[in-house]
Amino acid sequence: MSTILMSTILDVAAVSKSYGPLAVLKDVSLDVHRGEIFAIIGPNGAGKTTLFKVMTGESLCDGGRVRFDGADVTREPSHRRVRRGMGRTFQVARVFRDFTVRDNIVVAIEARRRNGGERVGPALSMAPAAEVVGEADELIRDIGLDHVRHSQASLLSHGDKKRLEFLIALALRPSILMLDEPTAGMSPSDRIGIAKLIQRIRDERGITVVMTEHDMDIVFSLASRIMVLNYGEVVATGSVADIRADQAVREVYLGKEMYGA
Ligand SMILES: Nc1ncnc2c1ncn2[C@@H]1O[C@H](COP(=O)(O)OP(=O)(O)OP(=O)(O)O)[C@@H](O)[C@H]1O
Repeated sequence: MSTILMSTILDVAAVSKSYGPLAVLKDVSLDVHRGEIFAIIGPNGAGKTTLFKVMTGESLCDGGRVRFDGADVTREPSHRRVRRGMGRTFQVARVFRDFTVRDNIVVAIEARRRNGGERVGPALSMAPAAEVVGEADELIRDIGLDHVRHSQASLLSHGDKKRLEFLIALALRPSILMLDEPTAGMSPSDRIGIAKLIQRIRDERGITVVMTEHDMDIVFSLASRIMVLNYGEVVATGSVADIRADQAVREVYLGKEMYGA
């Protein structure tokens, strides 16, 4: 019997996962509300990336269940979840390196339209439809990549590559965006730029965001709610204020730089 509330878009129930003898996720449950920015934090090795992969379908869990947008997707591979509206970026940006920014977006839009059953022309190597190019250029402008529209992806700065990856994900028109350490390896100014972009994506497009992140300034400034993992277990879930005040969370981060101490 489902107890999912109207507002829940992603629901993880009692998930467990082991690598050999190592139990990496133990009875992990969470529910993500539509339109929120939900952050998953925890020390190195806590299981954040593993949980992330279980949610996106890159890994399957040993026990428990994952529901997305009302459907049980526990055993579904990631490409099926993408079709259901689960967009994602990767810690290491995945783009077509030899393509221009615009061509990367065109390919993504065409893929979405093909998956949606639309007729979009015979092949990617043929000239794309004007409306596809128009949509690509609008997205590029909106995300602030106009200055590199015709640049080859491999030549972009790290921050712009990340923006391009966001664009590719957005071209698929997701209802949720899964971001695993979106600011990893970035300069402080690029981090702020990406944080602003995430905020805009949520505010202006209404896209739900789930993210793992080590930068606590970013987490505390963006998250609607935060879940703390430690040794594969949920320590606490709550608002920024709840998490900052939580004694068990403080103990997890004792001696570490969660509070900028
Ligand atoms: N494919 C794998 N095979 C074996 N062990 C793994 C595998 N992937 C992860 N682990 C182990 O599972 C544990 C959790 O790893 P995970 O990457 O999920 O943690 P994390 O919280 O994302 O860490 P970090 O913050 O360092 O990225 C770690 O002990 C890790 O060594």
